[in-house]
Amino acid sequence: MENNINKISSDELSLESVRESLISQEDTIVFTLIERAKFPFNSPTYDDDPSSSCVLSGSLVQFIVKETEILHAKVGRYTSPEEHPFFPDDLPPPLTPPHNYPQVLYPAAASVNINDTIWKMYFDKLLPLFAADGDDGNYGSTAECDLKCLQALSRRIHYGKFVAEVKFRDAPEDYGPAIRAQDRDALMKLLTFESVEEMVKSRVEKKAMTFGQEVTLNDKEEKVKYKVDPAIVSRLYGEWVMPLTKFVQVEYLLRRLS
Ligand SMILES: C=C(O[C@@H]1C=C(C(=O)O)C=C[C@H]1O)C(=O)O
Repeated sequence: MENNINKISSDELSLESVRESLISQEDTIVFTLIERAKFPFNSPTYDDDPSSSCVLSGSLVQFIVKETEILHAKVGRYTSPEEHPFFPDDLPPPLTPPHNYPQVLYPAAASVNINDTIWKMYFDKLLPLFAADGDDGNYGSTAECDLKCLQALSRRIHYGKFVAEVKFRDAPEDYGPAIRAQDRDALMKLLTFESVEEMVKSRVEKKAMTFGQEVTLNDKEEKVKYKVDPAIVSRLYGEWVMPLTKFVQVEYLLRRLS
């Protein structure tokens, strides 16, 4: 993957390189939302109590995510510091040879996984905002699209660990006292850049307009239509993606000196 942090050794880590990766991940998030929006809401995908004729113990989407994670664990996906499973319990060990990822993050980073929060945000808040009402029966494909959205959001939000590491290395004299005092508010203040956040919101809105524009050959078409409402993508970032990324940054920093 382009801009993959694993190409960057610990010494080359910079706020610029990490922000570049976040920008590239915006494309993935916008594309995965566009793919999910091709299906209506399809509520049976999320039914926790499927009919007795169904042998699944949870919803179809839980089943798809869990089983995919089992497969991906076997090929070592979760040994990467960028990847976090939604169902971490009882995952099998990798069958593939270990990959030597550069040790960029402080080891305590491994304990930060907020996928439960991301799961709830996606299904309770985001999905109802952009999936059209209706049921076309394509539940498996719908769940597959949800999986892709969840993975892209999780990767982006947990990238906060790399952002936090860079910010700490750039100014240990500022972060150190706040970490030692375990002062969340001070850390949040230090790591927040409101002007960057405004730029991110505008850029993702523009990406949703550019990538999700309905293309027609009719030049007289007056109103351009979008596959996912660009304002919803901007809201997704403003209300959830960036606050959760900052939450990950704070959680990481609180453990940075322990
Ligand atoms: C990620 C960063 O930290 C914070 C979070 C941001 C985000 O999630 O996009 C943007 C600006 C900062 O307030 C950053 O500084 O780039």
